[in-house]
Amino acid sequence: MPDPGVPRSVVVVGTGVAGATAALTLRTEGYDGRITLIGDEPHQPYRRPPLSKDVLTGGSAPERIRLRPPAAWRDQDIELLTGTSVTGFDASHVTLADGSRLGYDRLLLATGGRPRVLPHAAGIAGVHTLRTLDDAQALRADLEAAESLLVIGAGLVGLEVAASAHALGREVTVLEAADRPLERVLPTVLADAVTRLHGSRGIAIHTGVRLNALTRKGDTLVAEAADGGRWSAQVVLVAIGNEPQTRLAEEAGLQVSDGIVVDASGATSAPDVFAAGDVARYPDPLHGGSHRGEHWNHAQRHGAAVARAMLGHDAPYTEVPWCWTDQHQITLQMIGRPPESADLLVDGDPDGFDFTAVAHRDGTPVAAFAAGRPGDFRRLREGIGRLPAPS
Ligand SMILES: Cc1cc2nc3c(=O)[nH]c(=O)nc-3n(C[C@H](O)[C@H](O)[C@H](O)COP(=O)(O)OP(=O)(O)OC[C@H]3O[C@@H](n4cnc5c(N)ncnc54)[C@H](O)[C@@H]3O)c2cc1C
Repeated sequence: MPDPGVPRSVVVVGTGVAGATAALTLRTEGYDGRITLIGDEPHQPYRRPPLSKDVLTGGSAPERIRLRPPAAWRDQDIELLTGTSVTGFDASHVTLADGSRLGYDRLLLATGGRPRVLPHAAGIAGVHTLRTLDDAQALRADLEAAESLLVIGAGLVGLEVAASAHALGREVTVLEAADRPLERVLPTVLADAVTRLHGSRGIAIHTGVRLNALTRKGDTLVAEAADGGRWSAQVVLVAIGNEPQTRLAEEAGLQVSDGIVVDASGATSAPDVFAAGDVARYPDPLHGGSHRGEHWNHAQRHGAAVARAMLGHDAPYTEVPWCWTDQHQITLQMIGRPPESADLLVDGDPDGFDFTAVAHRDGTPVAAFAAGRPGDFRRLREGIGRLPAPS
């Protein structure tokens, strides 16, 4: 008699790191039922972080960024359906784009995010966003034929692409609507150091820019700001953040609020339906409230934790997300989110990218940053990750 608590069939939607890690974790946890891993991209599961770095600069061939060799999915008896869109689901089945239906006992939505677009820039040749391998290859092809790049948005992806295009010898300009780059990610003193790093390579980052038009004039794309500022380039990258892919969840009536709302086990508001990775809004173990992570390490670990919960393990997700960024041969690591008014203790030289910095709230460390000191960062990470959950 099968254990009613153990599923016989798990469907995972999304072949990103959250979905793929969840599928693999089900097997390492001993689950021997059916696993179907479904993704709409035509590729085997791959790593996204190199897309703005090595893939653009040409150092990483697409095969080299695969998450696992193709045989791994067969060896683990995971049915991998690539190039396949899930168009909907009910309490027991998902529907695929060709109209076929697939039954499930447990469903994981790991549908990630997609880049926000500038409404007035949609469909203009030479204007790119970057999320997928196909996006990266299209951007690289345009950059090969161009001399200049305009990046709209000075977040992590925008600045990484700026650095990569500079490494390719392109002239790069960055426009940012906020008062400083990486506003949601870094305290001012560190964001200023990043601005100077780009400036030292000849990349100007213009802040406080409110764009109101982006047009193509012959070979040139022209961006115009509300105050009359004008910038032109042959290629434009729009990197103004992501929105979670929640359509499936919304249509099925799940609770959604800038992400699919889940509990500490990744369970959604619908029975037997879970969500993980960039698409999930989960209880924040460090700051309280809820949070939607958009980082590699979080998506991977969340996928693994939710897979264990799907098998009935009592395994709440309590990790504090951390991430890194590579720009101009410098790796900057960060954990936690800097509060609005943080006391920041800096040890070392931010401009030399040899430092650690710890942000405190009421005397308690809540975020840490480091460059050139991976060992120190590891220790800081462990300290911040061990904080008790807020009451
Ligand atoms: C260019 C770039 C660089 C990055 N660099 C870093 C970095 O340096 N450090 C870092 O920490 N993080 C980085 N990140 C972030 C990190 O890669 C993401 O947080 C992580 O990949 C999210 O994984 P995920 O599995 O949750 O979602 P995703 O990777 O978005 O995967 C979701 C998948 O689901 C598919 N899907 C959606 N809807 C459907 C459907 N209906 N049917 C079938 N399939 C569907 C999507 O097409 C996609 O393939 C980077 C991201 C990008 C885009």
